Amino acid sequence: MAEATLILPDSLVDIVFTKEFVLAAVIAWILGGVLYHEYISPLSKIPGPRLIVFHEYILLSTVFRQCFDAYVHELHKKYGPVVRLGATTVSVADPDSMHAFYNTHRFQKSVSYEAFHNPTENIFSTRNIELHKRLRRLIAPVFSMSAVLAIEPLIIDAGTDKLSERISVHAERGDTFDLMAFLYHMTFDVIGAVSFGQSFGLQTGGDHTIIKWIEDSLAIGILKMGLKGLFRPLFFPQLIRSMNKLDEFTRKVINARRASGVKHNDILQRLLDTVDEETGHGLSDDQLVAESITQLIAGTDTTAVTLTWTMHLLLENPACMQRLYKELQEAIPDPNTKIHYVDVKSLPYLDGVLHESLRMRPVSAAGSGRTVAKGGVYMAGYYIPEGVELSTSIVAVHALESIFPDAGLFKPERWLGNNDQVSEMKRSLLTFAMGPRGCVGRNLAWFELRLTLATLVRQFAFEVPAGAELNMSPAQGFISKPKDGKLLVRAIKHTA
Ligand code: HEM
Repeated sequence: MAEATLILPDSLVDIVFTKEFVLAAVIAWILGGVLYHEYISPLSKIPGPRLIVFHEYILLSTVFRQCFDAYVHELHKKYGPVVRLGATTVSVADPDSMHAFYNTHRFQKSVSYEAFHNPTENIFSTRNIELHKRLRRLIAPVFSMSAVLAIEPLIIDAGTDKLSERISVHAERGDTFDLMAFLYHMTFDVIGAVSFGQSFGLQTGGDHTIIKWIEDSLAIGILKMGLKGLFRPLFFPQLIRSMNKLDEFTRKVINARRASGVKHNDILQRLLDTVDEETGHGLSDDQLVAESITQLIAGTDTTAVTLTWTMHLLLENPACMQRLYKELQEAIPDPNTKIHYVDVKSLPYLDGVLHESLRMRPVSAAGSGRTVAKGGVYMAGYYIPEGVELSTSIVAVHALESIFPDAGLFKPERWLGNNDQVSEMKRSLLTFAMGPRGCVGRNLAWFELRLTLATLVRQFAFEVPAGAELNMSPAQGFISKPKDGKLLVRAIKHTA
């Protein structure tokens, strides 16, 4: 008996530490996982690629190949409106279902948003529902249409005026320039003027370091998302330096404004002065820094790239460009007039062009991830349990023939008129997301989009010079941009 008890543990240890046993255990563990996720998990009934646990690596590779959104769109074409993307991730491309989970505060943003705390939680990155409600109460009024109208002189002076002057110089010389870069500089200068107290002067030859700081800060966010807990600042000293510089710069701007005692009419001032009626508190210094940086990140390349896509779509569709030009010519007879928002706020074709561009080239194509709340949710007839990560394929929704007939064609006229079809299309346009976490800056964005597009098309004729054609297919990074990152054009000033 005593002999047996001595031998048994020794034998077990011998068995457990054999290569064969370890290998068998690993295989059993992998097989168990595979079988569970294929046949037992509550998500196993949702259509999608087989061997779903391995599919996550294919998805990751599409992120690196910058074609995540196009790939997910293909999956929706194959499997329908609800597709399983991974062991616990699901993509939805059904407008009714999406309204159900976006138009509520119940579903938290996904954990990956925490990568964008800069430096602290902000309206964009926070997953804390109560904090978000408070921040939204404080920040939404700053972007109301009347508030945006009140800062129109800053937007025109720092933005469209300088853009127009800059393009005029190139039009006179007849040389080729990168319109996308010009639009980037304009949107940075506008956020500089309205949220940082003064234009960054990028359109007039100023220091472009701010763009680098933003790119590096975004890169940190993306690395944190990819590497999760493995991210170590130590390994990315240059990126961290940029983030610290941006923080330091923003803090200086805020302190200088406070110290000056002078009240300005801009977004920064409104953020400094805002007080929450429910709590009696405003924004702390750290929150002010984080919100100002968030505006730079959320409000510059989104707007610049949307304008770039719009111009590219118009250049590819000259009849649409001509029709827009005619509408603008009638509304603004003198091409040298400084264009104001009131001149362009209700031009149907201008709006049609912008809606169509936002539909065909949504910069925010990857879709806003949310975590399913307690109790789960039904999406297009499928039950999705608590804890699952849901995202939306904006590209797939915007290509639904049932809502957007001839979806592959650029047809601004589809948005004209006030009928049920147009209302349904507007309800399904997701480029600014929707609900309590939808874009808080959309009024400012629409303001810039209308004013800038009208200025460009009323004042100049554009062409892509022979030999300057670029790869303009969408490449998905933080946002969806043209692959070559440029739009090379020549401009001629309109005289009538
Ligand atoms: C064409 C231009 C723009 C597009 C397409 C756009 C799109 C979006 C989208 C899709 C979201 C939701 C993101 C998510 O759930 O992951 C969002 C949120 C946000 N956007 Fe925009 N945006 C634009 C311009 C702006 C501008 C000009 C600003 C401000 C200066 C801004 C500030 C924000 C902020 C602060 C949020 C977070 C809102 C919240 O969670 O409450 N955006 N935007």
